[in-house]
Amino acid sequence: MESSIRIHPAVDSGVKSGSPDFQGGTLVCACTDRPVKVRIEGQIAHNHACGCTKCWKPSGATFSIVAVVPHDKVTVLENGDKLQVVDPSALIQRHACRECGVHMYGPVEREHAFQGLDFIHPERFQESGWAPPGFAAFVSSIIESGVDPSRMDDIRARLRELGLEPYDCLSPALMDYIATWVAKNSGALPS
Ligand SMILES: N[C@@H](CCC(=O)N[C@@H](CSCO)C(=O)NCC(=O)O)C(=O)O
Ligand SMILES: [Zn+2]
Ligand SMILES: [Zn+2]
Repeated sequence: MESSIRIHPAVDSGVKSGSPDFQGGTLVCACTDRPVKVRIEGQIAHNHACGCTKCWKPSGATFSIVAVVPHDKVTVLENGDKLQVVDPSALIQRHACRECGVHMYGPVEREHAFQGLDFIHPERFQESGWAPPGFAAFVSSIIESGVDPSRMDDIRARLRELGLEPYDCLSPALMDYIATWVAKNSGALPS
C-alpha cells in the first residue's frame, strides 16, 4: 500500500479503521514543554483529508486530516494560555499553539450550517480508535501551497487507492447539507 506520494502520515500506509468503542480522548500539541491539552468527549464526525491552505498539516504532509465535534464536547484542559486564533476573520476560528503551531480546535461561531461545530485534527489524539477519514476535500487547493499541477492526476489516483474519494470542495453530502441550510435560511425551501 506504500506509495512515493505523501498524502499524510496517518494514511500513507493505509487508512486505519476506527473503534466502535472510542469514547473521545485528549488532543495534545507538539510542545515538549507545557503542551496544550484539549479534551474531546465522544467520537468525531465527517473526518476527511483536506488540501486547503488554512488547515494545519504536519511537516511533509500534502493534506491535513480534519474532523468535527460539537463545541460543547470540547474542553481546554491545560496550557490554554498558549492558544491564539490564527485568522480572526475566518469562518473557522482555528486556535493554534503559539509555540509549536499545531491547531488544537476551530469553532464555527458565525451563522452558518456548521455553527456549533469545532474542527479538530484527530491525529493529535493520545488515544487510537477515532473514526477514519472518509473522503478528500479541497484537493485542487494543494496547488495553492505549491504542488505542481502536473502531479494532480497521480495524487487523485493515490487518494482513490486509499479509499479517499477526491473532491475540490467538500463531499456531495456535506455540500448538499450546506445548500439545504442556505435554502431554508433564504426561504427557497420550507424550514
Ligand atoms: N482554496 C482555499 C480554500 C479554503 C477553504 O475554503 N477551506 C474550507 C475547508 S477547511 C476543512 O474542511 C473551509 O471551509 N474553510 C473555512 C475557513 O477556513 O474558515 C485555500 O486553500 O485556502
Ligand atoms: Zn504547542
Ligand atoms: Zn481545510
